Amino acid sequence: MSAFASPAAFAAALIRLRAPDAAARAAAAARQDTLTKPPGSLGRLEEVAIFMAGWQGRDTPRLEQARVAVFAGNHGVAARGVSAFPSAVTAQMVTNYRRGGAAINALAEAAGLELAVVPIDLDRPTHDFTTGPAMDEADCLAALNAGAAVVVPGLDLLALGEMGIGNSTAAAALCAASLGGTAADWVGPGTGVRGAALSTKAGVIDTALALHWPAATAPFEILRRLGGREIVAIAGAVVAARQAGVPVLLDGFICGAAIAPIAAFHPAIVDHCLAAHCSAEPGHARLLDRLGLQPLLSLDMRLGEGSGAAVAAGLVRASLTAHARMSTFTDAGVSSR
Ligand SMILES: O=C(O)c1ccc[n+]([C@@H]2O[C@H](COP(=O)([O-])O)[C@@H](O)[C@H]2O)c1
Ligand SMILES: Cc1cc2nc[nH]c2cc1C
Repeated sequence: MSAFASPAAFAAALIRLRAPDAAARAAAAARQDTLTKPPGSLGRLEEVAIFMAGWQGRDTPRLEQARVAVFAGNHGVAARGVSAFPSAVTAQMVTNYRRGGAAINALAEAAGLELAVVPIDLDRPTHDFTTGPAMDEADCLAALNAGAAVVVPGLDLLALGEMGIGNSTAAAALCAASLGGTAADWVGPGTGVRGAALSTKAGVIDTALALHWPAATAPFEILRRLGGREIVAIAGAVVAARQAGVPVLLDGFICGAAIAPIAAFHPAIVDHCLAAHCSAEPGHARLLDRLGLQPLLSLDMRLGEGSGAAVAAGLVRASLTAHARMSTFTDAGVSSR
C-alpha cells in the first residue's frame, strides 16, 4: 500500500506531525549530566544524543540499522543549459553507485550505513518547468511514495541524498517559491556553472517563478510544479520518516530545498531532521537559516549524493557511542563538583 494515496493524504500527514518521546529525551539529557565530563562539554554531540533518544524513543539510542538513500531523477529544464554536465551523467552515476565506485559508496561504508540507490524514471525527464508544471499529479505522488518506501521498519537513522543533473536549478526555484526572494537569492554554480551561464540559469529560475507563483499555495503543488522526482522523493521520505519516528540526516542544498515547500507551511517538519553540513552552494547557508537548522559540519563540500550526510553520520555514531559507553561520575569515582 502507498504511504500517500492522494495529494489530500499528503496534506493530512503534514497537519498531524508526530512529537518526539519526551521521557526518552529527558532520560538521555539526565544521563548526559551524570557522565564524566563537565556538563555540556561535549557540546552538540550531547544534543545529538538527546535528539536521537527523543526520536527513537530510547533512553540509549543506537545506530544498528542506518541507511543512506540516494534518489536520482532527470530534469527537463536541464535542456536549457543550466548545468555544467549533460543529463546522461545521472544514469551513469547510478551505474557507478551500483558498481561501488562513487564517493557515497566509500563514505557510506566508512560510516557503517547501508546504501539504497533509488533511480526514478530516468528515461522520462520531468517537463521543463519554464513552460508548465514539472510533473502531473500521478508522477508527483509516485515520487513521494518512492521516497516513503525507503523508510523500512526498524531504521535507527535515515540519511538522505540525491543525484540529478539540473537539480540545483529546481532547488533554487523551490526555495524562492517557498521562502520568498528571486533567483538571485538562491542561484549558484551547482556542478560548476559560472559567468554568462550562471546568468542564464538565474533567468530560467525567474521565468519559472513568474509562471508558477500564483499556484504556490500548498506544499504538494509547489513540489509538483518546480521539483523533480528525486527531490519529491526526499520530501516523501522525510514525511514518512516522521510518521515512523525515524530521525533524518539531510545532505546538502538540494536535500534542504526538498523540504522548503513543506517548511513554509509547517515549520515543525524540520524537528526530526539534522542538517549534516552546510554545502558550498551559496543558497544553502541562507536556506538552513530559514529552516532554523544549524549544520553539524562545514567542509566546503558540494557533491550531493548523500556524501555530507554520510560524513555526518560518523559524528552521530560518535555521539551515541559516548552516550552509551562513558562512565558516570559515581561509577568512576570521579568528583562531580
Ligand atoms: O548537495 C549540494 O549542496 C550540491 C551542490 C551542488 C551540486 N550538487 C550536485 O550536483 C548536481 C546538481 O548540479 P547542477 O549543476 O546539475 O544543477 C546534483 O546531482 C547534486 O547532487 C549538490
Ligand atoms: C560526476 C558527478 C557526480 C555527482 N554526484 C552527485 N551529483 C553529481 C554530479 C556529477 C557531475
